[in-house]
Amino acid sequence: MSGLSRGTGALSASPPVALTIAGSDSGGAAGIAADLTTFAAHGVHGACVVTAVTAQDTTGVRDVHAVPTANVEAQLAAVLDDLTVAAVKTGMLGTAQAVVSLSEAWGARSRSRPPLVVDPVLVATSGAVLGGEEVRRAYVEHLLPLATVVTPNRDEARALTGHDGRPEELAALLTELGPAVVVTGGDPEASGLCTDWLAIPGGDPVPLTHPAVVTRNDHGTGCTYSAALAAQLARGADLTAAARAAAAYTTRQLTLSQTWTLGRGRGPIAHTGGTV
Ligand SMILES: Nc1ncnc2c1ncn2[C@@H]1O[C@H](COP(=O)(O)OP(=O)(O)O)[C@@H](O)[C@H]1O
Ligand SMILES: Cc1ncc(COP(=O)(O)O)c(N)n1
Repeated sequence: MSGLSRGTGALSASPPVALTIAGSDSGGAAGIAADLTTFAAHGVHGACVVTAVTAQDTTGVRDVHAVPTANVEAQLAAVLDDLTVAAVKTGMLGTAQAVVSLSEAWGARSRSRPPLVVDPVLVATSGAVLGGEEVRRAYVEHLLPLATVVTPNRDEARALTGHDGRPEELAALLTELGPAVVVTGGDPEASGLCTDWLAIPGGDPVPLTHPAVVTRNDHGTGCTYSAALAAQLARGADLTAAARAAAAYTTRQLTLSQTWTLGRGRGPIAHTGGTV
């Protein structure tokens, strides 16, 4: 009997590993909770480095505790020393010091670096500021040049570029820092569609369009999208396929939670409901 269970385990292939470096959301909508459930739905083992602990629910953010940088560095070293990580995503980093320290650790890695997805979290769905001007500047100067792909929403793309252009223009501008870019389109258009703009350095921005889901349950949407993108890259997808699949996953999860009521504010995107 025990031989059967041992035998079954030994035969199954190990899953790819993705790492999230992000904050926790006590309400379970955004941050680490969104990332780990999304990785699991993609059959990817999730490791996590916690950068900040937020007291947060569907109505807002009450308190933020930044994890000391030395501890964040120790968490990162523990994961990278032991696990073979196939993709990394960053979410809320919270302080400029955390952004710089992570950039230095990443830049100093001599072994081959897996794809790095940077979701430059600056403002929560509730409007709370999760990264101020110093954090914004640290992203631009230190982390974005090291990223494989950066996934700002439209407000974040405006903040990072200092421009107020069309999303495709902002996406193209951000590629000048080095990474590929997806400017996400969470504000449904009058046509009933959402458009994400994918720009790969040296190429023209490409619109990735999908039907909009009408819902108030969208807390954690950007985290879910960037985690799905990292999971797809960990599974070996190319960037364009990964961006399309991540949007399809996010849209499905928005649809699943569409009629729910969880909490009194902007409810969570669904983190249940099956696998990819
Ligand atoms: N109401 C919606 N309907 C369909 N897709 C959406 C909706 N809101 C967001 N998305 C998709 O979710 C992903 C994350 O986008 P966005 O909401 O802009 O991120 P953020 O939460 O960082 O603002 C994108 O692929 C975007 O197109
Ligand atoms: C810990 C943490 N990380 C990220 C977000 C952004 O997510 P959203 O834009 O959906 O509020 C958040 N609210 N909290």
